[in-house]
Amino acid sequence: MQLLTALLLGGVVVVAAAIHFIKVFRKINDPNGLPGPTQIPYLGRIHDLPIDYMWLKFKEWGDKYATGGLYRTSMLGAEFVIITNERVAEDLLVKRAKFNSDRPQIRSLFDSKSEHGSMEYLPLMGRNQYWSRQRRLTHAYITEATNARYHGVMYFEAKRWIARLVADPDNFQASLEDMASKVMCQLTWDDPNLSTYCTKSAWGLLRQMSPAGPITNVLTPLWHLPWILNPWKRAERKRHDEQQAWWMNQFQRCREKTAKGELRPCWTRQFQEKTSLKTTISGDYEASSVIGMLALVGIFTVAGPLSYWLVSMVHHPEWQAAVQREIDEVCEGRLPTLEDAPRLPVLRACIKETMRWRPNVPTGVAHETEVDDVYNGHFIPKGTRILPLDWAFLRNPEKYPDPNSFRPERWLEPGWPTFQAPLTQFPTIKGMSSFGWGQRQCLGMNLTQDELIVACGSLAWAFNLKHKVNPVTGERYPVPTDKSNSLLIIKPDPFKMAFEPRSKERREETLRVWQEAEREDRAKRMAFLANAREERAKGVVLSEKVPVAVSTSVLVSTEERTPAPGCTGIPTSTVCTGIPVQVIPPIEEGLLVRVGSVF
Ligand code: HEM
Repeated sequence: MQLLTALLLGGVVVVAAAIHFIKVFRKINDPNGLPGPTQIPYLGRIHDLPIDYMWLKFKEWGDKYATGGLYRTSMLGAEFVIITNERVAEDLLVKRAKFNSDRPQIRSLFDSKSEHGSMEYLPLMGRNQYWSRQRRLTHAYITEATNARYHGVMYFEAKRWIARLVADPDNFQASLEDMASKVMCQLTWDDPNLSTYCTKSAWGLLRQMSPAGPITNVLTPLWHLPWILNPWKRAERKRHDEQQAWWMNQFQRCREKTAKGELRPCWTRQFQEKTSLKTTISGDYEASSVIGMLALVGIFTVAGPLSYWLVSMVHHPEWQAAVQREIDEVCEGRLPTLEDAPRLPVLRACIKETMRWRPNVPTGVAHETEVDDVYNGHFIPKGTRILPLDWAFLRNPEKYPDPNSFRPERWLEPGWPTFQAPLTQFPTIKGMSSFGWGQRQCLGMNLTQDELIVACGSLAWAFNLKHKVNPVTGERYPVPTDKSNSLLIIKPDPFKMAFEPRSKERREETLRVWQEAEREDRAKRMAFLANAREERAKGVVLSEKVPVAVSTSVLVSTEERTPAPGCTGIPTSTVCTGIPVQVIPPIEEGLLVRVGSVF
């Protein structure tokens, strides 16, 4: 009898579960809803969405299911709309930007959206007050970075890089990233020597925020395991605290130097001397974060197209020769500068085609919807992640005939759908779909364009980029065109290639221009310091120009109450850099500790 009851009960449970499953299945696969691959209740398509080269699967689904330029899928309850057509991206992310410009939470970062006031990662923030004031500040600073005063930094670092390539060509991947990093470290803190740590820190953050990073970004429930059983949270705690402490440390070092008049123009000095007097930025912690984040974001982004430039030039010697011819004619033997850019359309076309052929943010960056919406008769619920699939946009055969081939002529010759005149202005990478959409569009387009023109132009001036030959077998090492990491922002996997100086004279000239630039830079720095000392000796009180810290806030974990950077204890009686701390009650992922008087 008891067995019969148990069997009956079991049967009822199984039938109820099956009915529920079928109901959910029908609901989420409603034939009147957005098209897309069949969804499994609660799992979505987690089982067959590969972590590696995810954009290829998204494109494959797009080719099969998308109607009207979009389709939907889901993963463990997170709803996605994937856009495969630029017109739809324009409709949803530009015209409806007012409510489609939020960001999804990145599970493996603490408070990535800054909903709890951590104020750390501008590109990942929700559409909130911190984002809007930091975006304003970043926009103003980067615009400044495109002024002539900052171009010198790019020329200087490009000269250093090509000289390093002469001396140590095999280490080109490291020196390439170091070049991009040195540019950002100079613009940010006037200190190229910070580049190694900054690069490491940039990749650490990029990995942490990518689906192909910690498993907790995909199997999100794992993130909520208790602290003691949770290696992912503990590792992130360490990475985060180190990064924040480092940013703050640079910020404070700059304050000391500025006070003595020993810091040359850079973003931190600009903030401390001028912006801090009139800004809504809450204090040192937020300022050090927005400035530090800016330095980081300019490294892995620029490194991608620069690495793919090497790949495209090795595989297309005819275009490499065309770029060299153009530079030789226009620059008459000297290194190209940004003033030459209007007369270097072939260089610009090859840069743009490299970014189209091998986009370095192939999935695009997700926006999140803030309201329920209906688009072309399809319901898109609040909280949906909208992914503008750049890989699909850039492979649209109507706009880009022969989309899988590297064809720079599509930007140079009338008759191609993408041709635009005048060639003194076009092609330009500014406004490319790769830089995103609407209110969240990338702020670094000018800087990227300038840096790529200078760096790629310098490479073409100095070297023939070639396959490297194995000295034993005589065979060429392969330079793969389709092997990369699968982080949110990608770069090619390590490969071997040769940097052959274009002639013996050019090799010597490459070394000479760097030695000269280095000598000049040293002399300028020394003169600047000498002048600062003179000013101080005359009694000019520079430190009055640099306001002291007014407030600082630090996010600390509830699980691991380690002191925040510069603090002597957590939680209540803490003193950070000599200023009393106010501890705000626990929030989802941690405690927000604010220091100082501005609340
Ligand atoms: C090849 C180079 C680059 C590419 C492909 C790129 C791409 C992107 C993309 C796709 C977004 C998100 C757009 C969206 O959500 O719709 C973005 C945002 C952003 N980018 Fe870039 N970027 C590049 C270089 C840079 C550089 C050099 C900087 C600064 C030094 C920069 C600063 C930013 C910032 C601050 C944001 C956040 C904007 C916001 O969320 O409001 N980017 N970028």
